[in-house]
Amino acid sequence: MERKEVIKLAGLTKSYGGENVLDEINLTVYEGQIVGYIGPNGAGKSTTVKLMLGLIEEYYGEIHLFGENLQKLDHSYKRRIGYVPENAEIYDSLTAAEYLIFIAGLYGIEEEEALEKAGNLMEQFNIEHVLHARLSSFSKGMKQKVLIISSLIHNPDVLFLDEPLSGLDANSMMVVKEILALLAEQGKTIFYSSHIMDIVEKISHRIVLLSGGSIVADGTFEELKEKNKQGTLEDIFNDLTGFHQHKDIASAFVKIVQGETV
Ligand SMILES: Nc1ncnc2c1ncn2[C@@H]1O[C@H](COP(=O)(O)OP(=O)(O)OP(=O)(O)O)[C@@H](O)[C@H]1O
Repeated sequence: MERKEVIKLAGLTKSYGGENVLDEINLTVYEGQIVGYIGPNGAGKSTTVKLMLGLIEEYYGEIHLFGENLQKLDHSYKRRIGYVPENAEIYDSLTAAEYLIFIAGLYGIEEEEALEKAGNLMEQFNIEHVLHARLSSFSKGMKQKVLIISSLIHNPDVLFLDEPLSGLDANSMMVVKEILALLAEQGKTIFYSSHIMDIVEKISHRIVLLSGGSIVADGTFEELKEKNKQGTLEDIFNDLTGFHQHKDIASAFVKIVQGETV
């Protein structure tokens, strides 16, 4: 069976002030794939996602979503996309219900339907009692649950997740991981960016490692292990990004804390 291409990046290059943050990225993601998109701080992960979402403009190369060049797509493609940003602009003065109705409205869902769906989804996360409470009173994990709901309320075909489990307790993490696996089984495509290596290792069908604006590894966890002769994804990450100084850095840091010179 032919796999459907959902995301295709061809020679994607983005620069800021003459510096290439992304340098000729080529990547094709297929329907039903969970792609773990990892890399060191500043590697360009969020930039890639924001370019695909049309939140950043001006780039070289091509971005294709659902088989169409992003440049030629009208805004309706956004209805097929869900997004959990790393730093969410959650409107603290709104209640969860108001916020979710607002987001659902952007995707063309009527208020009544949005409220019912929001309440039902919040119930599954055990936060239905705060449906009408202001987001400013929510804990970090509760806000994160609202964000996850807001990314899925319109049943999108592609999900872009940036540290989606941030602040969630172990039980809630297990629920969300299971939700992602079920969505992928139904053919949804998930682009999952995170620094929590053991979770990326477990949930991803495919892992893409970005370093210095280029893809330095792309494959299943088993394939990456085979090629790099390393144990965990964290080991592979450290190896491929050329990072071996953690002990020296930690030791210098502690010495400075204790008033010593290094
Ligand atoms: N508006 C901007 N102007 C200049 N440089 C920028 C801008 N936005 C991002 N950058 C730079 O682009 C690089 C990539 O940033 P990006 O946020 O994509 O990294 P990331 O891989 O998501 O990092 P993290 O893991 O820390 O979230 C960084 O060096 C950052 O400083």
